[in-house]
This record gives sequence, C-alpha cells and structure tokens, in this order.
Amino acid sequence: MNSGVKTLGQFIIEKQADFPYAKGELSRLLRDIAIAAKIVNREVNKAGLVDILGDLGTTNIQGEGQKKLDVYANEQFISALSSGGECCIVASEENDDIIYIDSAVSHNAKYIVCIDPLDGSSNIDCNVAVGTIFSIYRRKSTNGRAALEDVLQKGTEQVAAGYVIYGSSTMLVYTTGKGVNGFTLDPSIGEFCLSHPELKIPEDGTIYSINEGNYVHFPEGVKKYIKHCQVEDAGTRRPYTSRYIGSMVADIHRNLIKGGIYIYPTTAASPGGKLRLLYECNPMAFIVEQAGGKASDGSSRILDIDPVTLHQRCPIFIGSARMVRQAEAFMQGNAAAGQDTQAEARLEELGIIGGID
Ligand SMILES: O=P(O)(O)OC[C@H]1O[C@](O)(COP(=O)(O)O)[C@@H](O)[C@@H]1O
Ligand SMILES: [Mg+2]
Ligand SMILES: [Mg+2]
Repeated sequence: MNSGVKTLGQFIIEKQADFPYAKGELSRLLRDIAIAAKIVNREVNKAGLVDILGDLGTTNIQGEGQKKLDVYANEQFISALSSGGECCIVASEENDDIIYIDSAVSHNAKYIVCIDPLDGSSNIDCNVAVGTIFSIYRRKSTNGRAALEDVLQKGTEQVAAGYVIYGSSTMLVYTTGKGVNGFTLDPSIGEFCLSHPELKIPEDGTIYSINEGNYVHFPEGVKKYIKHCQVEDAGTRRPYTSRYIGSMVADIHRNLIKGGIYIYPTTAASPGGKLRLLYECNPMAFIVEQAGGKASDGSSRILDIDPVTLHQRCPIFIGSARMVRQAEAFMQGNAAAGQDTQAEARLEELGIIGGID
C-alpha cells in the first residue's frame, strides 16, 4: 500500500480538532458505524455463497417484505452501536419503534442514530450496488432517558450523516458539516482509506435519475421536467442521460461524482413520496448540500422539514444545484425559470410549455 494513505480512524481523530469541545464521543460513534459496515460488507461480498439472499418472510412497518440482508445489517449496526457506548437511541427503517440503547456502557450517551441499514433492498438478490444510510443527532433533552422528541429533529440539526455503498468497491462517505469526504475499503488491510477528499458535486449535470415506470402517476411538473431532459438541444447538452439503479445510495453517489439529479416524487402508490425523511432524505440532503448541491421536496428545503413521525416520507429532488432549481421551477409551473431562450423555443415548438396531454 502507498505510504501517505490516511485511514478513516486517523482522519476522524485529526478532524476532531475542528471541534474544540470534542471529547471523542462522535469519533467513537463513527468508528462503531464503520466496524458494522465492514461486517455487512463481508456478507454482501459473499452473498451468493451464504444463506443471506432472499426474503425473510417478515414485513416491516412500511409494509415492505424484509430481506434477510435487511435484517442482518440491522442487527449488525444495532449491536455495534449498543456495544460502542456513544448512542442512546437508534431509529431504524427495519424497526417499528425507536430502540433504546440501555447497555451499561451507554448510560451517558448523548447521540441518536437514524439508520437505513440496507438501502436498495430490491437489488440485493441480483448483485447490484446497495448501501447503508445514517444520520446522527445530539439528544436535546437533558434529564432522564432520551425520547422520541430527541429523534424528531429537523435535518438542519444533524451533527453528522453518511452512507456506505457496497458496490464494485465499498466506500464510506460522510460529513460533520465541514465538507464531505469519501473513504474506500482496502480489503487487504481491512481499513477505509481516504480516496475522495473534499467531494464537490458539479453545479450542473447531464444525468437524470427517476423511475420512469411511474411516469403516468407523476405530478405534471415532473412530467414536464422529464420531457425537458429529453429535448434535443446541443446548446444545453440535451438530451440528458437517464440512469436509474434503484438504490438511492448508488444513484446519488454517482451523481455526486458526475453531476446529476435524483428524483423520487409523489406517485399514486406513494402520495407522500416513497423515501423516508429521517434516515434517507435528511442524511443524503445534508451530504449533498455540504458538497455544494441542493435537496428539496420540490419546493421546500428537505433539511427544513419538521419531522412529525418516525417513518414519515417525503418527495425528494436532490443533486446538482442548477438541475434541482430547474426541476423546482417546473414543479411550480414556471417552466421558463432557468431556461435559456433557445431551449424555451424548442419546448414551445414541442408543445411542452402550456401543458402535457
Ligand atoms: O423501486 P422503486 O419504486 O423505484 O424504488 C427504489 C427506491 O426505493 C429504495 O429501495 C428504498 O430504500 P430501501 O431499499 O431501503 O427500502 C431506494 O433505495 C430506491 O431508490
Ligand atoms: Mg432505503
Ligand atoms: Mg432499507
């Protein structure tokens, strides 16, 4: 291995200096998450060889069938957070209610972890990239046991957020509000090593990522935006490229590197949106904003949404700032906003401006 490589552990300790009052609790919490990610990575990598593919036959509170790997990953993260001592509550996609971490080591713990232990479950069995998404808050209450109110905080209150992508390589990408850094797992030493320092998402892009199979059920603004992406217009590098992996982590990771927009709007099946605010939308929005991008529900900033319930959903438009602004303009029925005249002319020519049949 080249000298000069920095491991995640070294980086976290080094960055602790950015927080004058830090006592290392958040550093240790991030360490615990990284340990669980390595264990899950080991199972993902040999998924076809061990009994970890397929359905478990149980259903979570979202009404979704749980995959064996969903539950395995959930157990690994909860156990690492329980034994690590820095977490007092876990809110997980796979658990109906919040989990109180009452282990002896965590009686003074002040951090709350919201987690999607395995993101992209529909891709598990066919060897397509999946991920883990996590969001960390400091508890607000000071006395007694932390409670649901400590979990239902706005995304702006996050102290850290990150994701792990189990893809052709395994990466952990996270932010503590001072930029975004990516680490690649080097299996030969079992360490996440800094590979993508200070990640910045391009201001604009040519990739749009949405499940067009739901097109008929999309809001008018989304239909118009998709048409806008498909217009032939060299001046604005269109038509854009459509890419949809079906794992939020993988689709957003690609856009973070190359530029692009990921949209999961309201649909007939999900009138409130599909993705969950606390452990999918908030953490990804924090990361993308820290990388210079934008994230909204089509009009309001995701991080300003007030959470009301643990598993609440919201629509999401996230990615390169210029593309999100444009999609928002279509959502507000203002197709001209952010458009250059040439494209606008094409849109009129194609009858896009003025409504879709
Ligand atoms: O199949 P659809 O409706 O396009 O939904 C795909 C989306 O749902 C998700 O799989 C939801 O996450 P989970 O797999 O964690 O439930 C996202 O990762 C993905 O972007
Ligand atoms: Mg998910
Ligand atoms: Mg999941």
